Amino acid sequence: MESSISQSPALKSLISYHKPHYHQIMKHKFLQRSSSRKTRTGTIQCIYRSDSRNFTGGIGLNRTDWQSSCAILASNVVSQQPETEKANNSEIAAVNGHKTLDLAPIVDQNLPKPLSLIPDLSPAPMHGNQLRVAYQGVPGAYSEAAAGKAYPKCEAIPCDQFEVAFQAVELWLADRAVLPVENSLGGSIHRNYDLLLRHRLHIVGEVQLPVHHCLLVLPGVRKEYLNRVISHPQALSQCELTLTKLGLNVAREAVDDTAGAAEFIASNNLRDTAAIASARAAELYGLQILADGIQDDLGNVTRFVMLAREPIIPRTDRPFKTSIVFAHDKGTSVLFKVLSAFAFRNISLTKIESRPHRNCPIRCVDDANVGTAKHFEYMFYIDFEASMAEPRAQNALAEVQEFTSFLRVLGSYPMDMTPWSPRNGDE
Ligand SMILES: O=C(O)C(=O)C[C@]1(C(=O)O)C=C[C@@H](O)C=C1
Repeated sequence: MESSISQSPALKSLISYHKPHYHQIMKHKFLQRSSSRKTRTGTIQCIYRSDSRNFTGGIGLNRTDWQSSCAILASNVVSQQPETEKANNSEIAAVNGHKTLDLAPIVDQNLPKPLSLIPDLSPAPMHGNQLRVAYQGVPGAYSEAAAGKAYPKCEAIPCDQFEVAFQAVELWLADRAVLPVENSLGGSIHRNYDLLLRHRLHIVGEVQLPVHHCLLVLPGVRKEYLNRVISHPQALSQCELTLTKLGLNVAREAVDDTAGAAEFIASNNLRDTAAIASARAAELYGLQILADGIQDDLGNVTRFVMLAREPIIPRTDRPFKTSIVFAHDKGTSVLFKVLSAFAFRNISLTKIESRPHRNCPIRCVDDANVGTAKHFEYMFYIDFEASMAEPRAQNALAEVQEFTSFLRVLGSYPMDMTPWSPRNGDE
């Protein structure tokens, strides 16, 4: 198959993502599973092939491209996504809850298997009207809970990597993807920022999920037996202090997702290993909760974005947020000018993130005194609190466009206004 995925092996990127943080990379067994789902053939897949070629070739969208992306936002978009703030899907929302344990460490063979990199393009089965939502991880992952919060009653489709979730939507295997972008303790999930740029999906919503971690072991296992703790890198970093306080100065190992760590312990009968995962994962994989609420801060919350093939129509009757990404090629004052375009219009920024500019990593600047100076180049991601339907947002972006060499609107979407408290996730 010809796609950006085949050009950048996802396993490689997964390993380089984990490497700096943890002692050892576990090539988790579900990385090797082949997909049980197939993709649909047809025009759409061709469209996305040519898009992905553009994007792997370079992210330098020009002014015309940006104008057309704004035009899309402002006019003839196709779909309106369901509301983000519906009540939680009761079953999935139980991810942070505490249920009676079935202590038999047996992995249910009926749980959906995660999609892997998609091997062929034969037709997908029909799914009726149910929205199919791709997430990274296996059942019991927080991302599955976020999918359920964003789209109650959806069919949640597990994918073994973030990139596969993007691909699932692009290839019409799924209607939406729900992916984490930042956490209040662990910070930004950079991989997804990079993928947003390399794929052509649109942000159509956001959802914030309180994350309540548990330490899970096989039934009967005591703290003294443990010589390693495994989990998603974000979850390990969110619990670092607490693990130390519990006296667990044992090896930490990174795996693809929290629930996958629980499944791994159960299916390999590991009595020396604990997983950091949700209470729902304990229930699904027959593990016991050794310690509860082990995140370093009660207010541990992860923000997820919902992605779709088409943008939604921006509105002004409710609070909207807009996400953009830009690059510039001259002068260090550009960032200042961009920020002032928002400040002068009283538009609040909720997030600013910079990532290395892969296609243009270094800029040389002639300096008569000291020769040629080299600077790293960055892409900047900004979230601001305004809808693209508002003239002040359109004017701000028109001004930003003047200073930048590349600008893309990633999406203009309703803000998650769900009242939040640290205990929300326990209900
Ligand atoms: O591993 C999971 O359960 C996930 O859904 C991933 C993830 C993340 O990427 O941050 C989501 C929420 C938590 O912050 C920990 C892990």
